[in-house]
Amino acid sequence: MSLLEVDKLTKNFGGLAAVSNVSLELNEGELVGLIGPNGAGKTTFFNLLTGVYKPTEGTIKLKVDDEMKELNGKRPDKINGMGLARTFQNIRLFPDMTVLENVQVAMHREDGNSMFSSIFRTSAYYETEKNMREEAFELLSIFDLAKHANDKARNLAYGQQRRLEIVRALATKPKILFLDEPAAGMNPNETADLTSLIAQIREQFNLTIVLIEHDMSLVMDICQRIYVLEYGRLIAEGTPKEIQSNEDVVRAYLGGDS
Ligand SMILES: Nc1ncnc2c1ncn2[C@@H]1O[C@H](COP(=O)(O)OP(=O)(O)OP(=O)(O)O)[C@@H](O)[C@H]1O
Repeated sequence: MSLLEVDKLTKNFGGLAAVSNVSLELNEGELVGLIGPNGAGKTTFFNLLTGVYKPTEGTIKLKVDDEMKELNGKRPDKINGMGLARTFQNIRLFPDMTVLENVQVAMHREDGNSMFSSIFRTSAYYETEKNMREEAFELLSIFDLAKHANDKARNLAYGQQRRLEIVRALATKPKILFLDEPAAGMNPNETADLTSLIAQIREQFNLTIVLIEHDMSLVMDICQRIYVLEYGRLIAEGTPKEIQSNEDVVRAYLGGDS
């Protein structure tokens, strides 16, 4: 049984089919690349999976307790609670909160405390708060951000802000992490560091990761499988080696504007 099954997914914006009849599967623990020229439908595909957009047609199913549950029509926060987390192409942090607070806000979505224990600050409340703080620091350390825990997010360097976005997504304890161009705007050193971090967190947290990325060396280096979109359609699927020599993919890239 796959972890996620997408069947004939379509999203139309007026007359434009941004995603058209796309079917694919994700298996547990995989690191999968999603590539394609500008405007191919990659971000729209992420938006469909994470509940930002409702599909025009098709189904999305996630394995929950050995059953495939449909995600269509569920709200983004519900989908997040079921185990799908994402980052965005444009950084979306709370700039005036500290780095630690940014992570804690993401965790609070699922802290499990009742309203009673939150209002009356019971010992259970303090225990949960303490555990969350420790977990937040653990995650920040992995991404070399613990020393900035009390800095305002807006004062972090660009590459650090991008890493903090990934920490925030991880703080929701996902099964599947969708990363939308995590290396965009990074220099080659930052990109290389990020590449090894992505591979590391996949192993450490037993995650399935889907990566949209224009940096081909990053995608080819770490992805086990790659899906290729062009004009909303899936035109190829395979290992990095297969994709590099796929005629349709070469044509899409040479003929496209990417
Ligand atoms: N909300 C929207 N309303 C109308 N059209 C949209 C909307 N979102 C995306 N599109 C269109 O859908 C198509 C796919 O866009 P999308 O952003 O998903 O592509 P992409 O592959 O992520 O591109 P890029 O690599 O440039 O980020 C584009 O033609 C885009 O203009």
